[in-house]
Formats: sequence, C-alpha cells, structure tokens
Amino acid sequence: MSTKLSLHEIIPHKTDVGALANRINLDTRALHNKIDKWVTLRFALALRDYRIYRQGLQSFYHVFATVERNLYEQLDSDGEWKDLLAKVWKPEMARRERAEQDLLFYYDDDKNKFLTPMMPAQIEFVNHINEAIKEKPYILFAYLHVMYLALFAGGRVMRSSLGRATGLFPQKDGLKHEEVIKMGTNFFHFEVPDEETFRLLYKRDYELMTRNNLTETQKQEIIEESKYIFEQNARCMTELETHNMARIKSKWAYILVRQGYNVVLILLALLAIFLMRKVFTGLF
Ligand code: HEM
Repeated sequence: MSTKLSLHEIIPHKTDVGALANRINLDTRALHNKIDKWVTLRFALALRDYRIYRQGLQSFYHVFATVERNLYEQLDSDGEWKDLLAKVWKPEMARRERAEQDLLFYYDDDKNKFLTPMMPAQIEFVNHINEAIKEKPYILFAYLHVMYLALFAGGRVMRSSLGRATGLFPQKDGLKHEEVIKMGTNFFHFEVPDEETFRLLYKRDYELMTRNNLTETQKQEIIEESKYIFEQNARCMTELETHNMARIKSKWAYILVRQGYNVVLILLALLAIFLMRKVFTGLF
C-alpha cells in the first residue's frame, strides 16, 4: 500500500520495542492469531446470510458506540486526559454512526432491534468499558489502538470479501446491487483522501502522545486491557454462535416432533383402514 509519508515520518518503527502500540501487538499476538482464525472461518458463513452478519456487526457496534461516548465525554470535559486524547483522535476514525447506518439498513430502519445490547457478553463488555474508563480514562488508549487499528488490517480483508459477497445483501426495491452494497458497508469505509496515510498519521500521533505522557504502570494497565478486549470480543462471538446453534437445534427438534406427530397420525389412519377392512371382510 502506497503512502504520502517519507520513511523517517513513519513512527514508530516496527522494531521499536518500547512503543506502546508494538508492545500491545506483541503481548496480544497469540490472542490475535486465535480470533483471526476464528473470525475468518465464521465470516465466510456470515457472508452467505445477512442475518448472521448483522449480529456480528451489532456486537462490534456496541463496543465502538460505548468507546466513542466515553471518549467524547473526555474530550468535552476539563479532565487531565482531554488534551492527549484530542491529539490522537481523528473524527474520521469514528465508527458508531457508520455502523448505525449499516445496521439500520440490515434491520429495515428499526433502531429498536440493535440500539441496546441484549446478549449477556455484550452487556458485560459495555458495562466494563464504562466502568474502566470512568475510573481510569487513559484506558481509552487500549481501545484507540486495538479496536480502531483492527479496521485497517483485518477490516480491509473483510471489506473486500463483503464487496464480493453477492448473496449477503437483502433485496431493496428500486436499488441497483452497487447501491445496496454501498448502503450496507459504511462501517468499513473512511472518508479520507488516503487511507494508508491516515492510518500512519494516527499511529504516529498515538506513539508521540503515549511515549512520554504515560507511566510504565499505566502502559502495563493498557496492555492488560488490550488482552481483555481480544478475549471479550471472542466471548461475544462465541456467544452468538452458541445462541444460533441453540436456535437451529430447537427448530430441528420442533420439526422432528411435528414429523413424529404426523407419522403417528398416518400409522393410526392405516391401522384404522386395516381394522375396518377386516370388519368388512368378516361381515360379507
Ligand atoms: C476482533 C477481531 C480483531 C481485532 C481486535 C484485531 C486487531 C488488530 C490489531 C490491533 C492489529 C495491529 C495493527 C497495527 O499495529 O497497525 C491487527 C493487525 C492485523 N490483523 Fe487484526 N484484529 C482482529 C481480527 C482480524 C482478522 C479476522 C483478520 C484476518 C482477516 C486480521 C488480520 C490482521 C492482519 C493481517 C494484521 C496486520 C499484521 C501486521 O501488520 O503485522 N485481524 N489486528
């Protein structure tokens, strides 16, 4: 991917072991590999059925919406973290509204279907974010790296699969397929002239603001929170899978019970015919 930045402007260097972002990546590598494999496998399935895709998107939506609500609270306050956060954050990064646009599309404009989390792991995640940031606003730096940079790596892969997933998008009256795709993929798009430069500038500001303005203890807490983010995202995903499996199983159980009931009725009818024939042949 090309960029308008020269080499010395790219900060931090990949080999800079002191950079907070690199430390987070290193300490979450195993968790990332696990979730990467897991999501890649399931994503293929989700692309065949928009009802599965929208469940996954909804789960991420709650995380982004909660993070952004807390972030803007800090930015609008006179708190001690306001300036640092403002120097890292870029409004084009915000995902809440974009995810909401997509969800409105997949849920036929019915906000009530997704606005508040209903699944236990999602509720737990949202509550945790609110409490953690309220107590220690610098915990936001874990989310500003893990959740937002995910969109430029795995997110790009997912975006290109989405564009090719012809079976995913629901039919919308009077709209061409390309228009429908655009309406359902806002989440993965950034309104910036050059995405790669934007990403590198974000990473640079993150490093410049976190290198000397956080204590080692605070950095360690951010790294621990980053691990939690991966783990809790994974719990939200497996929770959805378990939920869907349970629904499929109960649907099949219902079908089997109904089929069994029909079989019994047919057997009873056959028995009745057989007995009636016996009675008739005995009579005549
Ligand atoms: C909840 C899910 C995920 C999260 C939170 C996440 C998070 C991250 C983060 C924080 C980075 C480091 C970015 C940077 O430092 O610039 C990253 C890199 C990356 N991720 Fe993910 N990711 C997730 C899922 C995935 C999936 C499903 C894939 C595969 C399709 C994937 C592929 C990648 C790749 C290829 C990189 C670049 C690695 C590199 O530059 O060395 N990720 N991800």
